[in-house]
Amino acid sequence: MEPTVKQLVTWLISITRPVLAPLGVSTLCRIANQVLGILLYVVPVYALVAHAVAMGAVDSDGGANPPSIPVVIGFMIVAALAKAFLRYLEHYFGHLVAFKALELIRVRVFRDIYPQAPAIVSATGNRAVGSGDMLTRLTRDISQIEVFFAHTTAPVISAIIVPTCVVACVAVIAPWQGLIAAIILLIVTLITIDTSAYRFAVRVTGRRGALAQHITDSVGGVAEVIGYDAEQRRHRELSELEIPLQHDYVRRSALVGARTGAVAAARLAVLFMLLPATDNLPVTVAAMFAVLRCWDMVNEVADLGNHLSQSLAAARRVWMLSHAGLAPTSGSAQLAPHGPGLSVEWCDVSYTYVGSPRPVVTGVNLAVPAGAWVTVVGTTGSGKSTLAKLLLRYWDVDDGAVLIDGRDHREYDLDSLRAAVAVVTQDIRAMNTTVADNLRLAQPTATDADLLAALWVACLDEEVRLADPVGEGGSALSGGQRQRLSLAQALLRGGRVLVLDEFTAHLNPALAAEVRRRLHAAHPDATIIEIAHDLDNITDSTWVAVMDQGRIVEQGSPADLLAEQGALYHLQHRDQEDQEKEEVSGVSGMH
Ligand SMILES: Nc1ncnc2c1ncn2[C@@H]1O[C@H](COP(=O)(O)OP(=O)(O)OP(=O)(O)O)[C@@H](O)[C@H]1O
Repeated sequence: MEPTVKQLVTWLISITRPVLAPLGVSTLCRIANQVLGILLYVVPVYALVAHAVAMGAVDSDGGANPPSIPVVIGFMIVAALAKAFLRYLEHYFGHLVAFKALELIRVRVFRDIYPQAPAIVSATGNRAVGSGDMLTRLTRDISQIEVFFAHTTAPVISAIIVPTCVVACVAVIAPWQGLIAAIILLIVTLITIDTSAYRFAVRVTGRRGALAQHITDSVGGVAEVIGYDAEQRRHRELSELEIPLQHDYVRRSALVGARTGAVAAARLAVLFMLLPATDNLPVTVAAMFAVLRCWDMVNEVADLGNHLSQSLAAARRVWMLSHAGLAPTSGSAQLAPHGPGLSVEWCDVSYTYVGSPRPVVTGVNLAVPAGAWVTVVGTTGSGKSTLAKLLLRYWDVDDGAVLIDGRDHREYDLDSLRAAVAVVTQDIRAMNTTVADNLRLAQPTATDADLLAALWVACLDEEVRLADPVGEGGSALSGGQRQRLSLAQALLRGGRVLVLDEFTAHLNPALAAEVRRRLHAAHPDATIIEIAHDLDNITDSTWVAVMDQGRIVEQGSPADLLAEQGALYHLQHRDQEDQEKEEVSGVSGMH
């Protein structure tokens, strides 16, 4: 969904309501500062010209009563000091507003996106936001919103109020000059209004997001890029993303240059028009200077317009993140995180990923009794992991329902649901800190003894120590160790239901069997839902479901299914044949 500019401004103001008062103070200080700035020009100019008239140096019908020079100098000293103080106050409050506004926006956006995780980084279609692009939105784009508060609101308001007041004053003293001044400012305003700036900023921020995404992918996949000798190709792709950005900027600079030239030309032309407007020279010259100062203000706002457009374009990207609408609504029923295993049941569940041409899960019925160990097997891409993600409400089912303890899981408070159901996924990414810190991510209050007990179940207690660093993404651990660290985390979480997605994929058969044995022994009551490719340990399960193309094609006890020689039997045979082939070709290095 695309927000309008009005929606964006309303959204930003609604988040930053607490800073509106200091923003008002900053704006008032700016207005007063600018009025003093104009008087600092106008008063001495008027005094000088009036003295020149009084001395007969120039001819004028009016203004022969010059103000005293010491009074003018005294006024300038006081006005300059007051102006400096007001400028200080304007900046003080402006920065206070900017940084407080940034804090408020960051907190709000993170509050909006946390519930949408992990769907938000794996969404498809027009809601897709890659992690690199997301990073740019959460850092660079949010920082750019600061411009809206710190450098836009006060200048724009003062650029409307101050010139209007000046024109009104000039019109009271000399109606002709007032009229001409109003026309001048109107012309300058019309020249400087630039409706294409926002569209330009939207395009450019989008292109920058794509660049950030490309760089993030290259850095994240650096091993693959180097391994497949793809550095040059990735560089070329980066240049291809950069070229349209350069063209955008060149075109934009040409437009801004032409506009600046037009404003300068208009300025000269209009000055000549203003000069003969009255026969009172001191008033004419003072009015010219006052209008010129206002002109600068309006012109300054044109530049701010560009910054404002960029700021709004950045706000648009952040808004879209906040409003992606991927957060499941939380229910109110509470699930205790600790206790005996819970029953789980997928009832007639169907699901299609946004943008997918067909359902990935269709009419799935699978009941897992409390405390059972059920294994879901099937060909790759048959929808096994999707079933687990639906259980955790990464996405909500399109049809049917998932029941936990006999109740639709959408009725449970989301946090309590995710505390009671722990998952060990295929893609494990450890934090770049110690083993202990990684484990405490799952259970902050766990004692060292709790951590060691969990490591024991995962057969990791003799391989790592709690204080060991795990490296970026867990790079200091082997694939199997990372997987077992994730298992230990899940166990610490409480996990009345444990979803183990390929959790022994990187382990040799003996180690995998030992992990299973300890898991059985340490958590005899937990409900375990295992997703597996490797069918060696299938007979450990109480129940097996076989999936194919999003459907459960067969389910029952492993012994019965193997005896029937149906889908499970054929999968197992194919698995054994594959293993034999691997052994013959000598590539079974992993096990
Ligand atoms: N975030 C996603 N967006 C779109 N399609 C997805 C997404 N995640 C998975 N899919 C698709 O859904 C289908 C089922 O994927 P899923 O991961 O559930 O299969 P799986 O049986 O667990 O596969 P494997 O055994 O290879 O892990 C696949 O075709 C996959 O491409």
